[in-house]
Amino acid sequence: MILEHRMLYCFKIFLVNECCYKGVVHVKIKEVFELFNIKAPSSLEHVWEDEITGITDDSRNVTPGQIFTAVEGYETDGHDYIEEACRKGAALIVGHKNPGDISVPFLFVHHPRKALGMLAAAYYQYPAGNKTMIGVTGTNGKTTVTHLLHHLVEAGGLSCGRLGTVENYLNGKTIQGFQTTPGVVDLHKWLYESRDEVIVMEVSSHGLEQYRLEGVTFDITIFTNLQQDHLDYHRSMEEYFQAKSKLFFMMKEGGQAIVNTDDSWGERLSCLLSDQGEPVTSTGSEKSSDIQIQEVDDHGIRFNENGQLFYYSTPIAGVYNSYNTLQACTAAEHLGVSKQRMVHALKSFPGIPGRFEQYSLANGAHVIIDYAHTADSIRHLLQAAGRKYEGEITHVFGFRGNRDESKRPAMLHASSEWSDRYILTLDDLNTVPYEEMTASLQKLHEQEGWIGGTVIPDRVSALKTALETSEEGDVVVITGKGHERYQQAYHLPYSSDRETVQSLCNAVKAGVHPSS
Ligand SMILES: CC(=O)N[C@H]1[C@@H](OP(=O)(O)OP(=O)(O)OC[C@H]2O[C@@H](n3ccc(=O)[nH]c3=O)[C@H](O)[C@@H]2O)O[C@H](CO)[C@@H](O)[C@@H]1O[C@H](C)C(=O)N[C@@H](C)C(=O)N[C@H](CCC(=O)O)C(=O)O
Ligand SMILES: Nc1ncnc2c1ncn2[C@@H]1O[C@H](COP(=O)(O)OP(=O)(O)OP(=O)(O)O)[C@@H](O)[C@H]1O
Repeated sequence: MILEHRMLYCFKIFLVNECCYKGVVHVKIKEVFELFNIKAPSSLEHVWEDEITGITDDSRNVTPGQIFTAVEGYETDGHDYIEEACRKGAALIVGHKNPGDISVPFLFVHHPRKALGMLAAAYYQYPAGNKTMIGVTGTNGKTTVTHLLHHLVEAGGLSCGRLGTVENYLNGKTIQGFQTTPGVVDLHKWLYESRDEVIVMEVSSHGLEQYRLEGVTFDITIFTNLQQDHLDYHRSMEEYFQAKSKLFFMMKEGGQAIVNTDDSWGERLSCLLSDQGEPVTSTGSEKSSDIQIQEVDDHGIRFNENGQLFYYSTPIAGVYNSYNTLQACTAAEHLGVSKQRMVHALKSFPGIPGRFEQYSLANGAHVIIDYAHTADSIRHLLQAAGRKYEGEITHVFGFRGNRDESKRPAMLHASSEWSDRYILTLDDLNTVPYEEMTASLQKLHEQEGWIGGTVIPDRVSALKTALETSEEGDVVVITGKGHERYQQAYHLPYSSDRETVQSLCNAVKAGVHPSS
């Protein structure tokens, strides 16, 4: 595996005329065949020298001169759209099923998704090779670590781009995306266009499974944790772990993995990497950890490194955010940012939309809006809220339609245990009918919930009830949507949890620092 990726990286076939770097990309049909070690057939000699104009796996976006790669998907089969791609002027079709009689050259490959990545990497001149690439994976913490790291790297004087769930940020500008890890063509295009020295990106298990990282190699990889999630996609935790592990075998020569070994899956990963001679820095409480955690709480983390004690104050509340801070700082230090500079920079961290986002209400109550959507993250969050505020906790949350249903009872148990009352409400329906989701909420509440809970399907009404019944010192914790906009309409026309809270209560945003 390692060999395969490293060979691909070293064995770059420079399809592109180097003098046109950052200009127009020139790739000839003949060179595309060479990329796959196939001699272009002489019957295609008349098009050998034709330059392709781009790459896509979506027939709806084909423009003349592009390569269309047919991907067999979960919903439909890209091979069914080959004719459409031909009609729209595709110069070459790539796929793994015989397309029959078509007017456009066809290149057979075994793995179209992988081929798409290889083509995109080559077309955009292997842009990851020119940058310091940092990949962050794990069930929770990817967004938090990438945002922290971005802030620290820039504080260290390097320009930094960031790709992930909340937004993509390149060349100092935001590019909206719809995925945590972008599609492989966008990824290589964005890296090619980026003038940032460092790129820090969230790497999802879906992205790894679907070759969205093909042709990218990393200088630093980070593992935060593995918790039950996405078992609608991965068939077991073992498969989920195997998918996440792939990232750690996509390293550049001299690359460094940073692994949280206080997570049992992280411990296993760290051993796996060590056994294979891969450079790994373990961060954990065990004496054997490279960075040994001595003490960790909502405010910061004390650790021993090479016999010396250090402390980072965490800029976002929650013990788990102290872990996130340590991992981000460890990575930034590998890039040459000093501990002293980081201690200072953490004080000016602006926070992350929808991650422990705090508001104060006029009646002296508080609100936390957060993206927690696993049982573990709900538990950690409610515990942190309980330590921070003395009053009662009302937890408002729901479940995404068409997503891992097996985690729902555990999420409800965590809520019942760590809040004083919960309100089950709607999250994104994702095509599940309203009545069906409402009935599942009710059923779950009756079977797994407790008397301190209730079901109010309309999310805005649920928030209104929670806010109106809060008293001085209480905290309303709203989870699931975080920074995201609502996908369906509720009885008042608000578009996000933040807007609902601000509009209903004229709430004032509180500082991001745990002590504030
Ligand atoms: C379930 C899943 O992961 N789906 C991904 C998958 O789509 P798919 O296989 O279902 O595609 P499909 O609709 O069957 O289409 C197959 C092929 O036919 C093509 N097509 C389709 C229709 C047409 O008219 N013409 C055409 O050419 C499509 O472009 C595609 O190439 O392959 C697509 C291309 O790579 C992805 O964009 C798509 O991600 C969907 C949209 C998605 O958002 N998935 C989520 C679950 C996801 O990836 N989430 C993770 C974060 C998870 C986390 O929270 O950690 C992420 O990285 O965002
Ligand atoms: N290290 C962590 N361990 C456990 N829970 C965490 C950790 N970091 C963050 N969380 C919780 O998970 C939520 C999501 O965090 P974050 O957005 O950083 O994770 P993510 O991996 O990017 O999630 P997603 O893949 O869903 O976008 C946070 O709002 C918080 O409640």
